[in-house]
Amino acid sequence: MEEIPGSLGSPVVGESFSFLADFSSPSGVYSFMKKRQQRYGKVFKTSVLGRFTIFMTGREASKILLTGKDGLVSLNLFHAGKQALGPTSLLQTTGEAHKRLRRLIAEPLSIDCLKKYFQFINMLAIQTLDQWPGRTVLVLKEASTVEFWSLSQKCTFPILKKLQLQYKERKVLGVFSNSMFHLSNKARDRMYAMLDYIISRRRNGEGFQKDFLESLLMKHRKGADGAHDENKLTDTQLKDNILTLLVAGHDTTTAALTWLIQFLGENPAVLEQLREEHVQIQAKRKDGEYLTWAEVNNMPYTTKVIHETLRRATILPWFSRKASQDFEIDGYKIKKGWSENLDVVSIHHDPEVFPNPQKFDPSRFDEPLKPFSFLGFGSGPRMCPGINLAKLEISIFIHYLVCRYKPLEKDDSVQPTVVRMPKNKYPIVVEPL
Ligand code: HEM
Repeated sequence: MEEIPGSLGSPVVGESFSFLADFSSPSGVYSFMKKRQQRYGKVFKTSVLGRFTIFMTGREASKILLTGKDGLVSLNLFHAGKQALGPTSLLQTTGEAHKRLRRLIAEPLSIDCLKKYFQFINMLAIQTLDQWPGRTVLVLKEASTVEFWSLSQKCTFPILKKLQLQYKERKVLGVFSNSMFHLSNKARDRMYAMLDYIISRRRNGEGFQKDFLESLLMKHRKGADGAHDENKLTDTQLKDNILTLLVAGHDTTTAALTWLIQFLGENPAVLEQLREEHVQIQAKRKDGEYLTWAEVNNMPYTTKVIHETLRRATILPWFSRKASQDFEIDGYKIKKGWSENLDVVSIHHDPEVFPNPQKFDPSRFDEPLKPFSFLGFGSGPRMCPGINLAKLEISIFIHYLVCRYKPLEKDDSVQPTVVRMPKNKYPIVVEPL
């Protein structure tokens, strides 16, 4: 069997410098991948950020890595990520334990439950936009706040402001260095103490709200005898996974909303078509009425714009896995324990599937695509469980925004973080209707 092609770069740093330089460029890791794919093919080895790793791309590799059939691979978190997220986080479990956890936390994210929170998110979008007219707002900053409130309100934190400040310290996500790792642990301890307080208040009947936390607590309420029940989460599992949902859902939705607004600014024809869809919805409403659940579920062009945003921005540029056993891919042998990354940017920019891939064109999603060619929310057993919530939040927000905003400036610089974000936070002006 052939040896995997590629270069491990210089000792210690490997190819980290070129990787990081490309990562923070407007085209992101695409140029790093493209150069190597041209030289070595779809599977190549490298050493970045202190790790020997195999990068692979294409629909075949996606299928193998994302379906992870017969326990072939597991999720590959950075060491600090593992410590910060807690041992029973969905992101730390594999196989049957992972399946069980997903089943137990799926309900509050299901369509039926989202229907109950819908009005809350609706009001949040209206209130936020009402404060914007006439002033320049930084989309990334505002989207982050909206997303945080909307996610965390579902957990109903009475001391939200404080929690938001802590979250904003970004210590929970400290994934790159050891010093960050210690901060992450501290931030996690503080958040857990707060969660303990909130959960115990709720169980004592204080601060009741019909929300995400309530659904979770009701579902996982202990029986009168307090005996262990296989179908219920323990308190530790509950806390680990509330934190996991906050971490996994916050920056991703914020980034998606910000990129979407930036792409609209750069593509006036798309903005016009999108406006048309929303103006028509708005025109059917009487004064004082708000967006309805039926309307938000019938926005076909908006859905295509969201998908095209996730394709073009590919905010999670690669998905990381670890081989749980030896296996073969494209004629190369992958050994147990190796880290392998699926290069999603190249999949999303494959000119055979997406002609003129740099163009922002929502009509690409007019027809269904072949499996594994669009991975905005992933695929397989680890596909994003927050997909419906994320789409709902973005669609509601876009509905109120799209009729009254004006793009300000074009700037394609990016912030080199795990989740790709526009660096200048994308300033816009919102005009009164
Ligand atoms: C536009 C916003 C979002 C995008 C683009 C996104 C994207 C993704 C992707 C691509 C994955 C799969 C990663 C992989 O296979 O390695 C994923 C997993 C995940 N997402 Fe999302 N996500 C978004 C919003 C959310 C929200 C709102 C939540 C929670 C409320 C959430 C919770 C999670 C969790 C917990 C996982 C891990 C699932 C598992 O390992 O079983 N995401 N997301």
